[in-house]
Amino acid sequence: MQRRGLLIILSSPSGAGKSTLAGRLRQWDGSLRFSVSATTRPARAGELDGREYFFVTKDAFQAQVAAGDMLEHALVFGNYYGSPKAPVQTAIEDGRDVLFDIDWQGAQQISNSSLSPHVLSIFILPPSIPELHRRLVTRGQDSPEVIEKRMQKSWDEISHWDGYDYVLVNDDIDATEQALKTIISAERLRRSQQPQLVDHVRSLQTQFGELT
Ligand SMILES: Nc1ncnc2c1ncn2[C@@H]1O[C@H](COP(=O)(O)OP(=O)(O)OP(=O)(O)O)[C@@H](O)[C@H]1O
Ligand SMILES: Nc1nc2c(ncn2[C@@H]2O[C@H](COP(=O)(O)O)[C@@H](O)[C@H]2O)c(=O)[nH]1
Repeated sequence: MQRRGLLIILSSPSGAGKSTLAGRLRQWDGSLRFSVSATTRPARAGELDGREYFFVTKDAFQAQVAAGDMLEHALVFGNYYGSPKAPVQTAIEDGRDVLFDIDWQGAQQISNSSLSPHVLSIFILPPSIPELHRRLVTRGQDSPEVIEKRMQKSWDEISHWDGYDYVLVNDDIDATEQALKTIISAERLRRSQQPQLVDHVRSLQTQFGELT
């Protein structure tokens, strides 16, 4: 039986390294589908519509939510973000794994939905708060005001760390990448074995009954 796709959710405070790690995972496994979110935030330099995000107006975003086209959505740092439903459903049915880079609100909505059996959620912690700030500044993508807002909200995000299946501290990026690959590989194996294991244990039970 073909394994149904996994929904691999990465969350962290802004700047801890989710997008960098998601990029590395996509290089590692080309079959991994990335859930391209819709957002009302303006595009940063170098971001392409349909690649990093679908950049939409607030009206267009709200229309998509009203039509039931979003798997989850949330207001994050004053902008709306949401994961379009259709590509995720197609991927699951095709047995493909989907990678999400979303905040705790979105992770919670998907984990509380009918898709929860497919969820593999991973929270990425920064090594320290000064290092988180340093990373946001070094990224060079956001104004000091935006960085300040994201730092102010960082504890709000971190405080949800224990609702996740796995938690990693992203100190050394190569070590974190390796840990993510190990987790994903193990979870794929565990979930692909599940149906056969149930049959196997039933068969052992029958054999045991015949013995006694
Ligand atoms: N382990 C690490 N050590 C040092 N720098 C890192 C590490 N991981 C990521 N970075 C750097 O930190 C910055 C922020 O990383 P990234 O953009 O991946 O964060 P993010 O969690 O996706 O943030 P956001 O939620 O705002 O999208 C980038 O410049 C990235 O290169
Ligand atoms: N709930 C959702 N959160 C999302 C989604 N897409 C991104 N995000 C989170 O927003 C912040 C900021 O992202 P940035 O690209 O502006 O730096 C970050 O924590 C993302 O994980 C989404 O579809 N739903």
